[in-house]
Amino acid sequence: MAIMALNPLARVPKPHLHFSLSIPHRSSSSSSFSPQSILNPSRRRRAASFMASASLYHKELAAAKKAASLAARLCQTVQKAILVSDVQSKADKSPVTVADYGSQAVVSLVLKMELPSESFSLVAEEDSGDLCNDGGQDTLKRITKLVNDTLSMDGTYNITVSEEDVLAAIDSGKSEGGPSGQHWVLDPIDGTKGFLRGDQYAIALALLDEGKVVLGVLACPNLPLGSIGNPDKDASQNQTGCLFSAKIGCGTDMQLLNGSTPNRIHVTTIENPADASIFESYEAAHSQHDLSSSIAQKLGVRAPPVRIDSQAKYGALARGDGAIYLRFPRPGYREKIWDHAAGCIVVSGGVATDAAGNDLDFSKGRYLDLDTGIVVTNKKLMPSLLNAVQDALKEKIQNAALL
Ligand SMILES: Nc1ncnc2c1ncn2[C@@H]1O[C@H](COP(=O)(O)O)[C@@H](O)[C@H]1OP(=O)(O)O
Ligand SMILES: [Mg+2]
Ligand SMILES: [Mg+2]
Ligand SMILES: [Mg+2]
Repeated sequence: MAIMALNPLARVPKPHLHFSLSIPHRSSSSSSFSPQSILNPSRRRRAASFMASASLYHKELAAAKKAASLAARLCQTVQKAILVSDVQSKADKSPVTVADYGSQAVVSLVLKMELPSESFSLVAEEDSGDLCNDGGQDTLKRITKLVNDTLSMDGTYNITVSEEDVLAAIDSGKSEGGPSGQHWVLDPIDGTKGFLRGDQYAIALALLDEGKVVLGVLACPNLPLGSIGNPDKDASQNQTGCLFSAKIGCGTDMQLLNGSTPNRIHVTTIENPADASIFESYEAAHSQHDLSSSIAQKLGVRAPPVRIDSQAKYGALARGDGAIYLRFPRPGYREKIWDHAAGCIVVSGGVATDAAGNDLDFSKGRYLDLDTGIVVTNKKLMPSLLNAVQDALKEKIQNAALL
């Protein structure tokens, strides 16, 4: 049991409630003694709500951690020795690899096996279309082997999946999501370009309940345990592979992907924007870096921006490596829910909004409808950040009109 609690790949444990109340001394002669009977109504309500939130989504979070950790193993196997034939281009010209497909299949299969009694809806990035075309057969064989090797590595699943099973597992991610019921939201590899470069990427998995993100997990196989924004030279820099997990109202934990005790993490508490450091996309095509520079200048930020791929930025922000995440895609780009759902809940002590300060709305289906961009920071810095964002956007429009 002790090992199971430390290892995200262990069998999903039953909920444990660590619940203690100070109970006044009662004479042992009392025959009707019970803690509930001596609590006043408001303490009883608080106790009940504590117990409810501790157990709510407990088994779903454990299943999500296990699914994302196993998918991360598959991705690491592929990244170590990637073949030219492992990479393809999608219709929108973005890359997709056997690891994206394999990760999606593993997460879908593991969630179904770990939560057999729950109805299953998954909103995920990939589909099997290109694998079913001419020439897709060899790729599908390779993915199926990767999936079977990964499931058998775990040691708790006694199954072998067929190519058809893999196609079905990938295509179970076609749900439209929406405002009612529960939906899993998955980016099997967020930051595929980072993955191909050997840099940062994340397996990002979240659960929506009635349109709200209620839990999220980010597996970041290449993220160092120590701070990425301000690396010091301690041994934690040599350890890589972080698993972030968060449940609504319960804060965020981080542990090593290969198993360690989860530690509670917190966003930075800095209040002076000049002390902030800014995270943004590594890929210039994914976010307008000129806007970030202009915002940084208005805030008086001294440090140069830190460019990182994927939702690893949200994880790094959640533990205070940096203070601000700025994301301004080119006009016309539509943000997808799987690119932000897990990240937003993982950065639980902070706030994520669009450029106008509106909360992100995950209840509208596969896309996020939002104003211009996404900004994330702590609660103290958000008002000055939003002012700087509005000024920078206005200035950019005025400058464009002058040209
Ligand atoms: N043209 C684009 N503009 C903005 N984001 C994009 C674009 N193309 C892909 N993405 C997605 O942006 C995210 C990477 O963000 P970042 O640039 O912050 O690393 C990924 O989710 C990536 O998808 P994918 O999941 O396929 O890698
Ligand atoms: Mg992609
Ligand atoms: Mg993505
Ligand atoms: Mg992806």
